Amino acid sequence: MLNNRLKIVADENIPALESMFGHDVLLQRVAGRSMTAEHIKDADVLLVRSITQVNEGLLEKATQLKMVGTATIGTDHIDQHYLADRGIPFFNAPGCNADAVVEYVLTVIHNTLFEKGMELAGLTVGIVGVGNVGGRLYERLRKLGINVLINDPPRERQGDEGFVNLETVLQQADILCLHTPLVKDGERPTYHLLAEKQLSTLKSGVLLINAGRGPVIDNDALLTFLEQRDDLTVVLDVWEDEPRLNPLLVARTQIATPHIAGYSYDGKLRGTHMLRCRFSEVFGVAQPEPLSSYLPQASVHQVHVTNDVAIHDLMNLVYDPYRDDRALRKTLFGDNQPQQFDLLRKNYPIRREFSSLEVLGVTDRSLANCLKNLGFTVNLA
Ligand SMILES: NC(=O)C1=CN([C@@H]2O[C@H](COP(=O)(O)OP(=O)(O)OC[C@H]3O[C@@H](n4cnc5c(N)ncnc54)[C@H](O)[C@@H]3O)[C@@H](O)[C@H]2O)C=CC1
Ligand SMILES: O=C(O)C(=O)[C@H](O)COP(=O)(O)O
Repeated sequence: MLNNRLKIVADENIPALESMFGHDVLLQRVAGRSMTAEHIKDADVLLVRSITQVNEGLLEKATQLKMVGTATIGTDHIDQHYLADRGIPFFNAPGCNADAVVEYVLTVIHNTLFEKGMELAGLTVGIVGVGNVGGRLYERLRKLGINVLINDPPRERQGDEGFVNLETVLQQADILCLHTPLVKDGERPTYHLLAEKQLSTLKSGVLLINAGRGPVIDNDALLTFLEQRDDLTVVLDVWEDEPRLNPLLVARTQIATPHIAGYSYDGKLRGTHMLRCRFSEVFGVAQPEPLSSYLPQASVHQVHVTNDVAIHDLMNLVYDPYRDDRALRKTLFGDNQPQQFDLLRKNYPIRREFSSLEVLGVTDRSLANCLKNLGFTVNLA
């Protein structure tokens, strides 16, 4: 129980704050893109998502701020130096939605290959950025016996092994997945990591997936490249200049989604829960109930299949990327395209992770193992 009610100013799209923080705090919800210094001026805690730039301009009036949290993995919207200078503890939610992103990537890979009449076995997947997301993608693919090339210079410099250079990944990958943070300066910037020169070295027929941050690919260079080469298949969840999209680039993609790769309900609640745990540490109050007590059962939580089930069908039962793709394409040509982009994200339907689906009826052990390795809950018949 807190003696004085702490004031939390929070993005309107962070779910479950009411149930996880209870009535002992005063909660003010604000639209993330419209947050101003005036909103924050008497806040004790600020909780944001990726669309709020947290910097001196936003925080200059917030003299009693004691904690800043972002319910996201990415931190490129936060001026961490400024927070450190002011001694304000800052937390993100590392790994909160990593499984959601991995499952987005696996689902778009399986759907895309199915449409081309191809199989994943025998192809080489390249992963650039092997942290929470890239690392988990690597593990799931390795368990499936897929050849994976990984590139992560910061980890390599720390002494981790098994990495190759970026050039090798670009030249050899049949499927290329980008999972670096957006870093604009320093020794290893990722801004425009894939520009004209790098794109020109990609293998013919490659499937390129960006579910990291838009500016990691030079979007103008990508569009020019796609206008010249039609053998490339591109899946983009993130865009330069979000929420404003270039319809010409969208038109050249196989699957286009509005920065929702990480938007599983599980991942979003995990993000809130992580911040709630940090809040307990900062303010010395009791920890919350475990995450499982806030997560409802999935609306489709069991499915009976036979051994000839198509894996992409099972994936689509949990998450259908073409639903998001269709919704995004409908918004492209209105004056209010950026607002529509934000609305798709704000009103995103509840989507669960593979583990929420129990697959019954499989008798083939290798299929059962494959489904388990992909992340499904499997009960062998
Ligand atoms: N589309 C979406 O909905 C989501 C996007 N993201 C984005 O994905 C990024 C990655 O997420 P996590 O894996 O959780 O982050 P992480 O911080 O765990 O891992 C990032 C990895 O990238 C590596 N890296 C940094 N610079 C690099 C470079 N120049 N070349 C190659 N690797 C480099 C780091 O060493 C680290 O291992 C986030 O920073 C965020 O921007 C994250 C979640 C959801
Ligand atoms: O966690 C991250 O990093 C992400 O990219 C989030 O999924 C983005 O979601 P919003 O914070 O923009 O709602």
